[in-house]
Amino acid sequence: MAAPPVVIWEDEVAELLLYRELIPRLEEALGKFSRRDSAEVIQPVRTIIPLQKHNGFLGLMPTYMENDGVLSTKFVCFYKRGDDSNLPSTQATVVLLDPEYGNVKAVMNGEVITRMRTAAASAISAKLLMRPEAEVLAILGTGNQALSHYSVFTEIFSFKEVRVWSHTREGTERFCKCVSGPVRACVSVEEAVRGADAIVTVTRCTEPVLFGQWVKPGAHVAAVGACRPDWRELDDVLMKEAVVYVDSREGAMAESGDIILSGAEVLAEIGEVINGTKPAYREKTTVFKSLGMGVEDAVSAKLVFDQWNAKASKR
Ligand SMILES: NC(=O)c1ccc[n+]([C@@H]2O[C@H](COP(=O)([O-])OP(=O)(O)OC[C@H]3O[C@@H](n4cnc5c(N)ncnc54)[C@H](O)[C@@H]3O)[C@@H](O)[C@H]2O)c1
Ligand SMILES: O=C(O)[C@@H]1CCCCN1
Repeated sequence: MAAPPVVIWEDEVAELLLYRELIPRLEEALGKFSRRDSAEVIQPVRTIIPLQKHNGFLGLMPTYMENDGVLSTKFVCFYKRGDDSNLPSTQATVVLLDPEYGNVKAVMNGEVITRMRTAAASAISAKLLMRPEAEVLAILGTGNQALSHYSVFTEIFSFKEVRVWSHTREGTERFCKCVSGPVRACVSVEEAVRGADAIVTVTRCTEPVLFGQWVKPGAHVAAVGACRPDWRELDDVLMKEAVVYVDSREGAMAESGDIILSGAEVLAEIGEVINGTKPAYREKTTVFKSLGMGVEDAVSAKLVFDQWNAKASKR
């Protein structure tokens, strides 16, 4: 009989998951996803169930990576919160299964995984698409994703200046107190993004907050919020002027308001750039529209589980 599942909760996931191990595994997984070889990855566009009464959605994100022996699904609830709500925008759990027997091997907190794998995917897009001489990073939004993006972007790049903006002054002040490195609080989006080489949008906005007229030509934008077909973070000018990259074409055409409503053309998946089958236009203005993929959660959960087992065998 199979052993009962292990439960790995927030603090332990945070201790076991490190960007330096996660990033190369994510790069490999994004490349495999974009090859569309079902022996490597089966990952349908997530199923979404509206939670109308609570102004939210449940996303089911199953993934099977046959050659890696990874079978998982993430359950993620996300909400359209009011501007002043302190409730979290997302809550997630990842279940890891044994693909041969079908039993559950582990149930994990999915919050840390979601924060870290999303920030790591944005960092991978910046590694590929941002100009190497980039000096200024701007972060729009000051929530959980803003913090994880600050951590990984300052860990792997050497920005001379990091700017942050939130729609409330309290949010910006809280963020500035939370981070351990340099950061400049900005009072407007324009002040934060003018002249920035890299811009991360991690807001709960459902209307455009970043306008193309403020974006420096050649800048790289990692657009992470606005994950419904009628939600926006970026305006039409930026979407049409930029070269647009996505994590999944199918996901983007089903879920991204910025792409669907602007009519912008998608040049490539980030995995295609990793595979060398599509170009990286570093010198042009680029947008990486991230929606989040089950394959990112699957490799993260495998990494956490392997580390958990290695630690358990030493006890
Ligand atoms: N692409 C992905 O893979 C992925 C993964 C997780 C979360 N997300 C999305 O990223 C966004 C941020 O997630 P989070 O977990 O950091 O949320 P959060 O609730 O922790 O933070 C959201 C932030 O948005 C900002 N904000 C809220 N209302 C705003 C408004 N009206 N105008 C401007 N800014 C506003 C605030 O700074 C707030 O701190 C959400 O939209 C979430 O759905 C995307
Ligand atoms: O891939 C994810 O985990 C997120 C959750 C919130 C909405 C968008 N996608």
